[in-house]
Amino acid sequence: MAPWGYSKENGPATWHKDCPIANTGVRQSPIDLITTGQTCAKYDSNLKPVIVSYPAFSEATFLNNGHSVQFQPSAGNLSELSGGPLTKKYKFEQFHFHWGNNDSEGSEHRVNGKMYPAELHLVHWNSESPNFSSFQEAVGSNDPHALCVLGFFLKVGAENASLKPITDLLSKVKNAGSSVSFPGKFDLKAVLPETLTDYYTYDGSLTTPPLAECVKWIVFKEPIEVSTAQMEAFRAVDDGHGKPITGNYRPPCPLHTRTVAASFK
Ligand SMILES: COc1ccc(C[C@@]2(O)NC(=S)NC2=O)c(OC)c1
Ligand SMILES: [Zn+2]
Repeated sequence: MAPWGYSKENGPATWHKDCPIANTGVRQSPIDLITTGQTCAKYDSNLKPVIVSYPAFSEATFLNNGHSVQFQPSAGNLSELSGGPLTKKYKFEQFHFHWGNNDSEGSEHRVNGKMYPAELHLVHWNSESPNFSSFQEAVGSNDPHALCVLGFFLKVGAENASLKPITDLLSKVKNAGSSVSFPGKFDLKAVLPETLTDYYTYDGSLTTPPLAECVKWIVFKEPIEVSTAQMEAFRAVDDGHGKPITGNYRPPCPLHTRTVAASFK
C-alpha cells in the first residue's frame, strides 16, 4: 500500500489498513475539546502551570519530511518540560506544525468544533523513566505517558516576529526530504505565550502512523498569532508528489471513556 499521507487515496480514513489502532484505539488523537455539556472538559484546581526551560537552541536541523516541517535540535540540547499535569521531567525532542489550505481549517485539535488555521506541536519524552533512555525507545515503549506534546493553536493576526526565523526558512525546505541546518540561534520560549496556565490535558496518541497511544497531551487555550504571509509560507511547502501540503491534520477521534481536564474555569 502507498505510504500514508493526507490525500483521498492515503489519508486518515485509510490509515487503519496498515495501522489498525487507527480504528481500534481507545485513546487516539486529536480530539474535539468540548467546553460545555456532558462530555465537556472538567476544571481541575490541582493542575499547576506548565514549566518549560528552553534555552535558545544553537544547533538544529529544519526538515520537510513530506508530512510536515520539523525543527530538531542536536541531541545535546538541554531543553526540559515539567509541571502542569506531569509528575516527571521531560526532554525536548522536536517541534513541527499542522496546517490547512485556508484559515478555516488546519489545526488537529478543535474547540467546540472550531478549527484554527494551524497547530504547533512541541514534542518531549520522559527522561526519568527506568524503561527507556531515548526518544525512539520512548515512542516504542507502550508507556502511557512516554511522551508529552504541548499543542498551541495558531490564529491569523499580526506577524509573529519570534516565529519569523522559522517561517522565513520554509522556502528553503520547499521540496519534501529537504533539510537545512538552522542558521544561528532560535529562541522557542519567545514564541510561546507568557503564561502557560490555561490548558486542556488528556491521554492520547501520535496523530500520524504509528498512532502510538503514549502521549500526555497539553493543549493551550491561548492561540499564538501569525500573519497571513506566514500562513501562506506553510501552504507553499511540497509533499513530495509535486503538490503543496495543504492539509496535514487528522480529523478528531472518539473520546471513548476518556475525560479531558482543564486547568481553568
Ligand atoms: C515514530 O514516532 C513518531 C512518529 C510521528 C510523529 C509525528 C506525529 O504523529 N506525532 C504528533 S504529536 N504529531 C504528529 O504528526 C511523532 O511525533 C512525536 C513521533
Ligand atoms: Zn503533530
